[in-house]
Amino acid sequence: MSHDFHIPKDVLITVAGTVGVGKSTLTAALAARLGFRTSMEKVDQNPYLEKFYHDFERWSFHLQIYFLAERFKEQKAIVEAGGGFVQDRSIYEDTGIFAKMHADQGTMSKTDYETYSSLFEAMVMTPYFPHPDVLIYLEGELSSILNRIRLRGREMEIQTDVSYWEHMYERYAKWIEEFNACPVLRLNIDEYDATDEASLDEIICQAAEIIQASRARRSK
Ligand SMILES: Nc1ncnc2c1ncn2[C@@H]1O[C@H](COP(=O)(O)OP(=O)(O)O)[C@@H](O)[C@H]1O
Ligand SMILES: Nc1ncnc2c1ncn2[C@H]1C[C@H](O)[C@@H](COP(=O)(O)O)O1
Repeated sequence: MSHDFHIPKDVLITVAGTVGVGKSTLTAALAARLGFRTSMEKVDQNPYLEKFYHDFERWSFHLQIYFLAERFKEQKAIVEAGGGFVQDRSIYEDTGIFAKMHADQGTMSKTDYETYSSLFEAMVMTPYFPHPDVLIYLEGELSSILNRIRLRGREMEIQTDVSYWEHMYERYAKWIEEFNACPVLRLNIDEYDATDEASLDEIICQAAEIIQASRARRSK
């Protein structure tokens, strides 16, 4: 057990939510508090992301394949290490939010989407791919999230039309209602402070309860 928190040392906690909501910040804070490792989304080294924001149609497929490969490698490393990780964004969001959104709005072709989806199914939707023990879903007011995107200052995101973020925000709200691949803890971004230990401990206690209940169910 990780001391004090009753969280087994082998768990995988994944932090999910729309762009700018606070995933990376909470991932780092929770991992530090738990003594876990992080699996972070690496934006600066991504060779397609900036190109993608300038031309969705041209780069959607390349970007999705890149993200799929990166997340799969991370997932493999987590399994090989025996867990004990907090992960910044789930692989389910790549397909359930991003790829689907671009396919639906016509910025990823039907054929590319089918190719991507069949690769995703073959890689991810198998018994060999462990689901997270808990997915912490971050949600909040769109205006606060847009503000955070602006404050963070990634030019490619700031230059992107606000309608893109509005659309993504709506998709996330529907997606989480139907999500059932693993247990979920929903957190409102106005109701915690990632810089405050007591606030983090409260989140960890809630996650611990969910993990214990789901492991107890599985062991029956
Ligand atoms: N709890 C918080 N309160 C205030 N600002 C925050 C909080 N969490 C994150 N931020 C800020 O919001 C921006 C986006 O956060 P980030 O963690 O990078 O989001 P994501 O990983 O979901 O895209 C960053 O500038 C970050 O410093
Ligand atoms: N699967 C994805 N498709 C398109 N864009 C994606 C995908 N995953 C992440 N992104 C983008 C969104 C942001 O610009 C950066 C990082 O995401 P963040 O939510 O800020 O961690 O990558």
